[in-house]
Amino acid sequence: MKEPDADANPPVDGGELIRFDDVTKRFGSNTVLDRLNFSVDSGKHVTLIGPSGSGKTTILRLLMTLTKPEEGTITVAGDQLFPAPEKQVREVRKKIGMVFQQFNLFPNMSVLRNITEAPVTVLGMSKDEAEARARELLEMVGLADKCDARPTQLSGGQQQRVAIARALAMRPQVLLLDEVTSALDPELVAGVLDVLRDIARSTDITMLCVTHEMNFARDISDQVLMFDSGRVIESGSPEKIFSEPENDRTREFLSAVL
Ligand SMILES: Nc1ncnc2c1ncn2[C@@H]1O[C@H](COP(=O)(O)OP(=O)(O)OP(=O)(O)O)[C@@H](O)[C@H]1O
Repeated sequence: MKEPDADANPPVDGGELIRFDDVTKRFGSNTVLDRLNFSVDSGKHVTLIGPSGSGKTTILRLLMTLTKPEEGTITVAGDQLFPAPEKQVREVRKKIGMVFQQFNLFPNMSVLRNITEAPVTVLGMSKDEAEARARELLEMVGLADKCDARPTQLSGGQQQRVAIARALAMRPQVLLLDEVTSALDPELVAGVLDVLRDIARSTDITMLCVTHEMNFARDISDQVLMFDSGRVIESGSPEKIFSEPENDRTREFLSAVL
């Protein structure tokens, strides 16, 4: 697999990239995040684990501004994402890319166009530059020969690899991964996880990952955050969380999933 373009992630200073301060998110009477505090440093790979419904996906959706918190502040690279004026939100959002469980590719566009569309229309990149970059990214995800294919001609695993390339084409500082292999047939999971392992190893991009693939989490994570009832109840290195968890609920959760 080709070394990814170093520009996929702008230079980072190693400081704090994402910060949640006392963030509360409710859906009706359901308090999903309860004065949540956590931060992620630039270049780190952080995995969120915890029981179903503990609010992991909601955290990623808040960062994508797909939903808003009721209280608290969210900061990305020193700029507030919430609360913030609309223009600032648009600028901060450009620093963040996300890959979803469903691939969400445009079915009527070629693979290449799926990847070039947003860099051209949102970032104002020239078509030539966007295409050159898309070809590099397709090579990185092992799909250099699929530029002209339609998404429907690809397997689910290949479609998800296109979705990863599409997210990276926007040159985000942080890549959010929300259970990206959950919708795949089991035999296609390893190929997608290998691509992500490669990106984690060979770039400086910050990753915030929700996954049920615990071996993958152990491999790529610098830090694991265990969520329960809308709060981080334990955090630490994967070695600590997976081998010597201190919290009873972490132990119960891991014994159920490992
Ligand atoms: N749009 C919504 N409207 C109402 N409730 C929602 C909405 N989105 C999420 N919720 C609720 O918020 C809670 C947290 O959901 P979330 O998807 O963040 O959890 P999760 O930890 O990612 O769970 P899973 O591991 O099952 O994906 C759940 O109780 C869910 O039902």
